[in-house]
Amino acid sequence: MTESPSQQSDRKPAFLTPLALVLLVLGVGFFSGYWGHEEADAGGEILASATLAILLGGALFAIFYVLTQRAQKRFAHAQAELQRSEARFRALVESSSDLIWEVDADGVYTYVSPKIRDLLGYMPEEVIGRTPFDLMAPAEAERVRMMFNAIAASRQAGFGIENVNRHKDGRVVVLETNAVPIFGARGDLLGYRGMDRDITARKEVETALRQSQDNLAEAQRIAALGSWDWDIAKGILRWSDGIYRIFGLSREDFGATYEAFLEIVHPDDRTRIRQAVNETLEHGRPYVMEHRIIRPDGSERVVQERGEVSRGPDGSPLRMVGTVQDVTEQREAELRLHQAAKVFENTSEGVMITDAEQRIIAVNQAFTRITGYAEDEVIRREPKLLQSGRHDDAYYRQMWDAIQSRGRWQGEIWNRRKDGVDYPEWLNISVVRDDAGAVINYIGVFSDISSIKEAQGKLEYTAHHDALTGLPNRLLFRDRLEQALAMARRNGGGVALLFVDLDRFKVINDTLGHEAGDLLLQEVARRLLGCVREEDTVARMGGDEFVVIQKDVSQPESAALLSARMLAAIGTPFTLAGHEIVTSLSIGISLYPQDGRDASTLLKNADAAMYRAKEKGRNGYQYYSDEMASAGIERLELESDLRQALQRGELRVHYQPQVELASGRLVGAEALVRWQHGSRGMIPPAVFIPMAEDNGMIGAIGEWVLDTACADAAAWHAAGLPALRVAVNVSGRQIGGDHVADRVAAALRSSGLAPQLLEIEVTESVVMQDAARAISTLNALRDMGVTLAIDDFGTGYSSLSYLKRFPLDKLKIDKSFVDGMVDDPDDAAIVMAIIAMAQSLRHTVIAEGVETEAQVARLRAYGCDEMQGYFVSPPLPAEAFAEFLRDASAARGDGLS
Ligand SMILES: Nc1nc2c(ncn2[C@@H]2O[C@@H]3COP(=O)(O)O[C@H]4[C@@H](O)[C@H](n5cnc6c(=O)[nH]c(N)nc65)O[C@@H]4COP(=O)(O)O[C@H]3[C@H]2O)c(=O)[nH]1
Repeated sequence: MTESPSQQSDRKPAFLTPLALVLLVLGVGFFSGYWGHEEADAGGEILASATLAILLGGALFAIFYVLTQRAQKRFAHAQAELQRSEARFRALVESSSDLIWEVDADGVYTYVSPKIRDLLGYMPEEVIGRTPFDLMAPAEAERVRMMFNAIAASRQAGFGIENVNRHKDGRVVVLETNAVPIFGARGDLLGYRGMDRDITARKEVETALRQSQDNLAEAQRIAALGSWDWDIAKGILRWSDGIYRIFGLSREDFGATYEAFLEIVHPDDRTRIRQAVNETLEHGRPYVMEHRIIRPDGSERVVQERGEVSRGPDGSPLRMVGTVQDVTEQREAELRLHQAAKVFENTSEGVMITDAEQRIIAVNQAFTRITGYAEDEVIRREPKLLQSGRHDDAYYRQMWDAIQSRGRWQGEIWNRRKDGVDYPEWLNISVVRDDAGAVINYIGVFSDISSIKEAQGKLEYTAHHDALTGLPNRLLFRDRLEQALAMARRNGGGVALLFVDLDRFKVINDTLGHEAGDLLLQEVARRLLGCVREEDTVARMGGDEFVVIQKDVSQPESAALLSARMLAAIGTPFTLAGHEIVTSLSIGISLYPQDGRDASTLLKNADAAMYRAKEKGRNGYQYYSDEMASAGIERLELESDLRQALQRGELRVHYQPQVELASGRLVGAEALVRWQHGSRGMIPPAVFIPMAEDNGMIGAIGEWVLDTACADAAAWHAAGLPALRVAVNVSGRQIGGDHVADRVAAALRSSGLAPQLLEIEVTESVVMQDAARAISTLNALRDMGVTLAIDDFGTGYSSLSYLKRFPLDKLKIDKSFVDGMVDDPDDAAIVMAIIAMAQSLRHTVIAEGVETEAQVARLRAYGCDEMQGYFVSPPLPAEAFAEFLRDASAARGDGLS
């Protein structure tokens, strides 16, 4: 226990009081002794004086003592009072929740209350001698020190200085400091006194509040949300930053009022809003509505608005609060989603969506339509259930490789429907990944391509087959030939290529019509197919041309045998639309490897051989030989030249006199066309007429000959020469056409030639091809007054009964019989029979190709009417013939008509 200051002061009189009493007794003693011995001697006087002095001294001492005692008591009291006061203040300071401190001018703590322990974790003695700045981060210390300097400079107290300190345990402690500068008597700064208050918790709350406000604002911004508060009584409308942002307005330029707000609302939506707000004000029900706004920049947005009202005690509305949220993107996304959903449901393509584990999570109606599986039958299952088994593992591996590496795959795939039927589909698989690149979904979009495939198949077939006969066409033939050659090259075998042309097809086609022509080609195709082995190919190259690829030909004779089979098959008459048709083939054969090692050469050579077969009289086959190659080329050139011959004026008409056998009179002339080729000289009609029949030029050539002959005959007559009948050949193709009678009429008209002076010659076979049509054409000509002759008589298959039906005037005995009739009894018999038949039908009969006197004699003997041939004259150019006519007329001295 320590003593209090008052206790210490009370102890002093303990030794002073007895001393004062001793002095007092001594003083009284001396004084009384003096006074009892007045006449004492000097010594007594001295003693008296001494006693007095002692008494006085004692009195003084007593007085002093008393005074001292009093002063001491007062001091002790004051001291005790001071000590009590100090203790009180100390207790106050030390019990204060604030930290009280004192620092010198350099900021060094001279005093610090124990509160520092609570605030900063230090004991006062730990910081005495240090500065408060030592407990701060350097920058903070610098800042706070400057504030203290400012306080000193202002000589004013500083309040609310916030400073951040570091607690002994490392925590941050924010203090609020009030500080007073202390100055000395001379005004010099002695230090500062002040107090710190811990505001860490407050600051944290403030920071948290600010943070939450910021968060709210941020959340509003992110959510495109704003809030408003309408003080109805005061008419003040407060908008959050979010609303300004949504409305595209700035707080500075826009005073928020309800009316101003309505201005921003789309005009068409204003009434709705007014109604909603009024209803809420009236009935208190919160409202939620969507409306459009038009921002100052003209852009239109969709917002969702909510409002609630609060009322005063009397029930009157005081305040409305609400939110505005920009839902434009949301609505657009919803619209897009809606559209996507519509597309998803209504697209004709099947759609299948799986999760990352390839389990189906959604399919559309088209999926069900195509696969036959309902949605609930496939959900959570794997697309594998659609596999057809037509593709191997490698196929699916390649598919998944593509999906993983490129994110998509598309291709054709066979899947199986629920009913077990396989179908081809065009499938497009794509991957959907999240932002981190992880697979979320696989989307498969597919369409059933069965019908496309079918059409493709048909197209493929059509592209490779002849529509009429169903035989492989040129394209497929080419392919097959290449294959056959490749195999022959490998195996060392041979291949025969047979180029087959149907003789006189064009004539048949023109005379019987295209339908009959088509039937004929179909039947020919069927018969040709019947002649070959399975592994051989019969193809149609177009028109009446066929080719046969005969494989594994070890002997060239195999091709001849096949040709013979085909000739026999086609040689059997065809019955088409009630007509019996006889036709034949011309076959050209080329052999691999001897006649060519590639497809083109073999084909070209077979074609050349076929032409040779035709030249040799048709109905036969011909192997290729080297000479044919040049002939083939020549033929092609000639054909091309023929197309220009008419325009170039290279055609001529020569006339061959026809003489009455009995009288030797010149009765007519046959017009025979000639082609005076620019470089090749005279080309015989036997060469170019079949060519013209093939390429369709015969019509134009025939017309030209007809016109020229009529014109020449008319000109001779006009020139004063005797009138003379001119015979013009008309090709089968012309007769087949509809316009022969018209053409003849036109030629007569333009030349002015009398119809009786024109004779039309048609060959027997042509007439026989389509008798009905020939009859009607011939009748028409006959009606015009034109004479009709049948050429090459005896070479066809005419029967007398047939012949009777034709309106003919003349039969022309073919040169081949005339040639042989002198030596060959058969020919002579035929000539006689023809003459007899003509006479019985009352037709004139003329023999052609008469060269010798013996023939003339025979013909005259048999009763033949007329003749023509080198014996009389070869065909002559027009001028020469006119001369011949003039001479003949002069010799006879009479007319010939
Ligand atoms: N060896 C020999 N031959 C004789 C004799 N007398 C006449 N010839 C030839 O015999 C052919 C008779 O004509 P075709 O039988 O109507 O046979 C004609 C005819 O079918 C056809 N032709 C000629 N000109 C025309 C024409 O303008 N139009 C049509 N469609 N065919 C024509 O060409 C065929 C051949 O005509 P060409 O070469 O002019 O040959 C002519 C003629 O020059 C003879 O005594 N001995």
